[in-house]
Amino acid sequence: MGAAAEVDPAYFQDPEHRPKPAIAVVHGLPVIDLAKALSSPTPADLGKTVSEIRDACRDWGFFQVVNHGVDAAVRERVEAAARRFFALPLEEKRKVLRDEVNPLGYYDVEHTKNVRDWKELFDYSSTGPIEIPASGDPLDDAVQEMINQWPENPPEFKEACEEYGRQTKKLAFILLELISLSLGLGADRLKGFFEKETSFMRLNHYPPCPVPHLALGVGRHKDPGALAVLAQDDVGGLEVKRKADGEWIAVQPIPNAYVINVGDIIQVWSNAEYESAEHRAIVNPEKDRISIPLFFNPAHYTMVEPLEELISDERPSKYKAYNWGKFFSTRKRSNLTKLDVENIQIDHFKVVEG
Ligand SMILES: O=C(O)CCC(=O)C(=O)O
Ligand SMILES: [Fe+2]
Repeated sequence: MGAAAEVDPAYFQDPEHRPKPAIAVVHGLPVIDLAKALSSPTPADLGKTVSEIRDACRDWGFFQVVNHGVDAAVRERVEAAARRFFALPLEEKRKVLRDEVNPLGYYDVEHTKNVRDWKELFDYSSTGPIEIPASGDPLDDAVQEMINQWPENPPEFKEACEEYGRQTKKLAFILLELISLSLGLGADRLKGFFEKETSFMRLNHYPPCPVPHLALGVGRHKDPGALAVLAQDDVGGLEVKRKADGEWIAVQPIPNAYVINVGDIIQVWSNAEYESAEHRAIVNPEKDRISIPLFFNPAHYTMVEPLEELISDERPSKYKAYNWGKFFSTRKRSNLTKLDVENIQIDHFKVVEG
């Protein structure tokens, strides 16, 4: 009997979305060195980094950064703490289970596009409670707080997670400045949207999978927020859909690098100058894999729409304004239940031309 017979078919992707057995590894995804930009750069040096960011955002929506200022020891510490946490018995982890009331904590039945992901995760905020709308209903003004649920074990877990979150957040703000500059805007143009951010951190654990040809760690998706800043371990598995030809390209693990991707919000702010790329994570038959994204998101009351500086007669606005918090709350809720329909996407706010 094959391995597939023992696995819940809820994990099986439709045939067209299953990973191919051999995926060409292509060195093409840009790797950007931030060393100069981070140390009082000359205008020429800054200009060079900004133009690398512009090309990467335009051509891929995805890139890696090195010499980014995040302490390697802090990253090692959170990875080790994550491994220890995920190694606990399920009933221990379920003590901090995320649910509709408390959307932060442990979760092991996430679905992406209605197919179950081969993973478990832990979501947290590194900056205290996160305010979001209580419902996706546009007429409901009530707000709700997402509150951390910390496990008792391992004892160093909370501290390690918080410190790591603080450092990656700093990097996210630097990237936001560079992206603003790359769009021809002032460095601080986007900062104001993040005064009461809804950013959160996720520890992803992908256990070894007996059916890596049928299941995915995370199904194909685009990140709905502004930016993602992701650490992946040396196993690899993250794939990005190349814009040029729609091929899935492996994102090569580089020790201590971060994978950065533009989310839907930057796509809309930039009036589609930049596009958020579809990505997914494949799983490994033998190895565990850990990845740790920071989802960098603006305040819940942000009305997301193309920036006026980027709208012109030649390039009219491509999106209608939408409320980020309502979008986020609707998505969060639909992730907790298997729906018969695809969840909400920014395409719903696209201006229909002609
Ligand atoms: O694990 C990865 O490499 C990707 C994770 C991801 O895309 C996500 O959690 O949104
Ligand atoms: Fe993602």
